[in-house]
This record gives sequence, structure tokens and C-alpha cells, in this order.
Amino acid sequence: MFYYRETSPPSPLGDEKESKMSQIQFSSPSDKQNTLALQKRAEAVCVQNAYKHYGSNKRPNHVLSKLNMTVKKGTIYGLLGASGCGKTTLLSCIVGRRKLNSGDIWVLGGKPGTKGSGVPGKRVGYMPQEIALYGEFTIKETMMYFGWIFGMETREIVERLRFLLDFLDLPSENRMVKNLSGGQQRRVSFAVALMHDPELLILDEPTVGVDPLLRQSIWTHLVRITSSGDKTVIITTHYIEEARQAHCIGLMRSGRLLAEDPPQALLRMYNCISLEDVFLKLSRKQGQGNQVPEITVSGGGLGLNKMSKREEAPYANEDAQVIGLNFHQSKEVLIVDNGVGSNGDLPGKKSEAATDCTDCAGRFSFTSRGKIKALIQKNFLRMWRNIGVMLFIFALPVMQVILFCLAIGRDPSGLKMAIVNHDVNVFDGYCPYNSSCSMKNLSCRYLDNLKNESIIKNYYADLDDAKEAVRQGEAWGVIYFNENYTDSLVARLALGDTADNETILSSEVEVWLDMSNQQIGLMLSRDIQFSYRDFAKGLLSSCNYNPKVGDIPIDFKDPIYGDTNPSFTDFVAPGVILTIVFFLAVALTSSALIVERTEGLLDRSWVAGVSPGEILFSHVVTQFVVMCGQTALVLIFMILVFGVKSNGNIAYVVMLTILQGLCGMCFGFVISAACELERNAIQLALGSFYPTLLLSGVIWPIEGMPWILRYVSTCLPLTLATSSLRSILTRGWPITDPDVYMGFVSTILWITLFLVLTITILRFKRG
Ligand SMILES: Nc1ncnc2c1ncn2[C@@H]1O[C@H](COP(=O)(O)OP(=O)(O)OP(=O)(O)O)[C@@H](O)[C@H]1O
Repeated sequence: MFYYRETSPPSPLGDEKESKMSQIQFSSPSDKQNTLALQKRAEAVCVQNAYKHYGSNKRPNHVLSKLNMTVKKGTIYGLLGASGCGKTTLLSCIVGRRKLNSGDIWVLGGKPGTKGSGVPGKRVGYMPQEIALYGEFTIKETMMYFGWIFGMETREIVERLRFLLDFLDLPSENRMVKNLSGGQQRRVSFAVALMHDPELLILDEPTVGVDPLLRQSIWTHLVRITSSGDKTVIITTHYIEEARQAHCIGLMRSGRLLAEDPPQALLRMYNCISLEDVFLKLSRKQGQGNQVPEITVSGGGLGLNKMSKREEAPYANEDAQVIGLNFHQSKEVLIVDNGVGSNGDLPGKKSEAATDCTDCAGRFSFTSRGKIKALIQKNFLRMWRNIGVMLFIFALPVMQVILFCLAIGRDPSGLKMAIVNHDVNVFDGYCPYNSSCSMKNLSCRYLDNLKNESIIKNYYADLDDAKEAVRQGEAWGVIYFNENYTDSLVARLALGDTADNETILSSEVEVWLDMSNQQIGLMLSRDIQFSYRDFAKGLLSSCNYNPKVGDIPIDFKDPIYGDTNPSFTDFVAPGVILTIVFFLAVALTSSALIVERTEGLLDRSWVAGVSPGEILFSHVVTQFVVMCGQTALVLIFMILVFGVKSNGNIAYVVMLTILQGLCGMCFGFVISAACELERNAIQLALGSFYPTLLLSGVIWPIEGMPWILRYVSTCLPLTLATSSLRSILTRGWPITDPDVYMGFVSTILWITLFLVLTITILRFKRG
């Protein structure tokens, strides 16, 4: 059993001696423990035995070490310390942005990050060190964005905005944040933290770059809002002396609190005239080997062991009763013993968690309309206000399609061939022949069949000169007719299988090609052979023979799918459509999130209560709209303007393209979650582009790869989708065909995998 006796009203000034909890008398040690647990929950913030390090467990960079801190409700707590001592880290743990490696934090009676605690969320107002504002927003839009996230009504936001504009001497609400001065931007940032009149205001260096008059008015405001006793402020500042106006000061060094007391008490205790001197004195003592008094947690509250207790008190040795106190356990004990509420509150007092849980709706619903509205509007507004992004989103895909269709897949033209015709002795290009059944100048008749639009015939008198021209890169090949060509060919046709070898050899057209360029080499070789076939057929039919006799005895009928003369463009186009949409989405998403993070915007939204899931959801919605626009443009240009084959159901083409865009967006999420810097994200996005392009069967069939690589290729997000789209477009296959639906299935699986990965990485990073 325990009982308490309230002998004096609680002091907002945080003086332990005046605290009502210090008046509690205990009948047993376990009662004392339970009461201390309640006491911690009653504070605005209570940090116990906190450890935090960055980096891996093997090579940790310890930032917080055995840190204890208590912030009483209704007070201003000034957290002071040298740069890099861990203030921001501590604050980010308090607001639930990061997790401790060990130790406990209670904020407004709950543990940050737990459901229903309201932290992160609207119970806290957080002003980070960075400006953390959207530069392309006006002041009013900034306030609307955060107001909606905090669940405020538009009318409320407008009213509050008027007050804040006036109070913080801000310029017109329609001014763009990026056009404000540094000091004005800081004030807008401060206004955002004050926007929803939170119970706990956490300000990380709010007075940097603010003129002395405004600085004083900020402090006056902080004193005023805390005077009612229900608002608490934690503030860090490098202007140590301004912290005299705080009710309690925590002096921090190397991840520990050296002292935690009201400013006057510190000055008195250390016999100093300025807080700076106190800090220096304490720092010196710490440097001399742990001779600084420890901040202890005891039944009477948290405080500095007075110097009179000998200054050699070792570092933070917590009261044994408090270390390792298990809140859940104490809760159960209280229920049994005292009929105290299951939340651990004292009898007769309404449950703090119940009364203060202003964010309770969040326990049951995934999100709120206000948050989603704010996030989606923010995404669109940022895109709309940024001309470069707009061009990137809509002009780039169109440009890529146009360039692809113009530059890829067409037959090369204007290819120079060196012709040496000793059969007719042509030097100036004039090569006469008779198109009737004439057996004269057959070399000229053949040459006339060579495609004039793709091949330019340059005549040479000497074979060696012609070959030298190829060696010099002046021609792609040599076509040579010997002096007996026509006669030999006629003899060969007449003699049939009795023709001698010499006749057969001299009836051949001799060709030397530059095969260094496979596409050109293959095309020339194809054209040279096809034109011979046409020449032979023409000659035979003019002499009333069956032209089929001149063809090879294989008859290629109309293809089942595709054209007799297939276009490379039709083969590559499906992969190109998907690659364009996929990688544009990667680029757009990965950089968008990283920019928000490096500018502190993501942190601010998280602390305001936006979850990673909500951020992802808002981006999915925004990207979906963008993707629909991009898909429409890409398909219109590919199919309608450039006539890429589309034999299947266009609805499936659209669906698959949009899904691939979403897949690219999710890959972008993974990159942005994994990379700290935009530079790394760009490297990763670019680095993944070529392997994906090369291995996905976009430009070359995967059947041409070694076996192992084929398996790797099949596992990539673009491979099965490309094959599926190709089957829809060129073969017109339906969704029921395995080759088609596997493209959809693999894309959906990849989207799921990327989303899970992103959320896992974000959660891990928050820790
Ligand atoms: N994300 C991070 N990853 C690794 N180390 C970090 C990270 N954030 C901070 N640190 C390191 O942790 C230490 C404490 O940083 P923190 O920002 O908390 O200090 P601070 O007291 O707020 O400094 P300042 O007053 O200059 O803002 C520094 O050494 C810093 O380099």
C-alpha cells in the first residue's frame, strides 16, 4: 500500500522541493518503485539511463551515454552543450524520430513511437535545426500543409496563421518561403512548431539568426505559454546566457548531462556569475576524471547531488531502486494492491493516457484525410512549381520515344559500295542493259537491282583500288564482276550440271565486305543476295521461264506473327516503353524523397505524426497520376505517331506499362530509403540502369545469353514484363497466356518486394 499527501500546489518551475511527488511517503520499497514509475509518467519528459550510438555495433560512435533527464510539465528546459555533444540526437529520440540503443524515454506519459502516445504526432511541436520548409510553398501553404497534418480544420489554421504572422512579424502570407530571408525562414519554421499549440514544444536552436528583439519576444512567448502549467518547452541554444530565462537547465557534454537544475541554483551552487562559467567549470571537472556530480534519480525527484556531498561523486550512478524499473510490471502491481487504474494513475485521477491521448484516433485508423490531403497536395504542388520537374515528367518520355523511333531500327542508307565491273568496263556509272530477254551486260542488269536508296555505287577501274577504299573506310565493301561474267553466267544457265568449274567460278559475283559493323554488314549481305534473286527471277520471267527456278527451293509463307521483313523497332519498342516509364519513375521518386530528407522535411513530417506508410502512400497516389500521363504520351507517340505494331488488347498494354511505372517508383523508394545522399541515389539509379537494360532482353533476346545469366535475367523486374508486352503488341496474345500474365505477376511481386524493403529500411533507420 502507498498513499500520498499533497501539501502544496505543483510548481511549474520544476523545483523538486516543491514537487508534490516529493511529498509522497512510502510504506515499502516496492511501493516506492511503483510510485517512481508514476512520477516518471507524470513528467513531461523523463529519460533514463539512455545509450545511443551511430554506426555498427562493432564500431559504434557513442553519442548518448547513461544519460538521465527530467523535464517537468509547465516548464522551459534549456538544453545546453557544445556542438556535437548529442543534443539533437537526444531530442530526436524524445520526439520518436530515433530509438535509443538502451534506456527508457517517457514523453507526456507514454513512450514515443507507441500507438496512442501522440508522440510523434500532434502532441509535440518540433522545430529542427535545419529550416526544413518547402521552398516552393508560400507561408500560407506551408501552414496549411502542417495544419492539415496536425488534423486542424482549415478555418482554425487560418485563424492561427493570422496570430502567428502578427506575433512573429512575418511578411505577407503569399510570399514564397524560398524568397524569404534566412531569419524570416527561421521564424516561419518556428511558426510551424507553434501552429497546433502543442503540449510539448521542442525547439532545436530556434534563435539562431534571429535579431535580439525578436529573440527576446520568442522567449517571452515561451514563458507565457508555459505559465499556465500545461505546456512544456525544451529548447537548445548556443546563446547560453539567454537560457537564464529557462526554468531548468541541462548542461550536456559528451553525451551526458553534467547538471540539471534551475539556472539560479546552478550559479549559486558553483559560485559563478554566468552559466558559461558553470559549464566551463563542470566541463573541466569532467575532463579531470569523472569528478562531476552525478544526476541521480531518487524518490525526491531528479537533481544534482549537491557539491557539499563532496565534489568527487562519480558519474551517473542511478539509484538502485530506479535502474531497470519495469513499467509494465509496476502497472500490474498497482492494479492488485491499490485499485489504481491500469495505466498506473493515482486513484480519483482520470487516466492521463486516456485524457491526454489526443491522437487516439490514430490507434485504429491507418491515416487521416487531412494528412493524406496535405501530403498529396504537397507532392503535386512541388512538381507543379518546378518547371524542370514538369519537363522531366512529361517532355522527357516523349522526347525519348521520338528519338528512339527516329534513331533505332531503320535500315541504314547511303552506304557506299565500291563496284569494279570488268564485264562491261563501267567507270563513270553508266551501265546499260536491256530489260527484255537479252543476255548482254548481265552485270549491269544485276547492279540495277541493288537498292539505290540504301546503297551508293562508286565505280572503280581497279580491284586493288576498290579494296583500298574499303580499308580506308571510304566504302563498306567491294562488288567485283570479272571480264567473262555475262558469258560465263549464260553458259552456266545453259549447261546446267555439265558446266565446268572455271565457268561456274567466273559466273560468280565476288564480294568483299567490311563486317566490322554487324548491322550494316548483315544488311548489305542480305541486300546483295536478295537483289540477285530478284535479278534472276526478272531475267527468267522476261525469257518466259518460270521465275521460281531462280529462287532457292524454300518457300517462306506469310509469317504467323510479325512481318516477312521484321522491324527491329517492333522488337525493341516494348522494352523501351517499359524502360522509359520504369526509370523515369526511379529518378523522380528517389531524388524527391532524398531531397526531403536532407533538408530535414521528412523528419519534420514524421515528428508531426506522418508515418512512413503515409508518405509512401501519398507518393504512390501522386506517381500513379503522373504515370497515367506518361503512359498515355509514350503509347500515343509509339503506336499512333510512329506506327509501332500493336496487335493486342491496348487495355493490357496500358495496365502493364502503369504497373511497371509503379514498380520503378517502388525501386526509387528503396534507393531513397537506402541512400543518405542524393549523389549516392543517382549513382545507384544510374548504376542499375545499364545492367537492367542489358539483361532484360530489351535489346537482345535472352535466348542468346549463357544459361546462368538467363536465370538472373528472368529474375529482373523488366524481363518478364518486356516479354509479356512484346507478346501482346506483336503477337496479340491475351492475358490468359502464361507468357503474358507472368509479366503482370512478376511486376506485382516486385512492387510488393520493393515496398516491403522500403518500409523495413525506413524502420531500421529510425532505430
Ligand atoms: N545520422 C548520423 N549518423 C552518424 N553520426 C551522427 C548522425 N547524427 C549525428 N551524428 C554524430 O553524433 C554526434 C552528436 O550529434 P548531434 O547532432 O546530436 O550534436 P548536437 O549537440 O546537436 O550538435 P550541434 O549543437 O552542433 O547541433 C556528432 O558527433 C555527430 O557527428
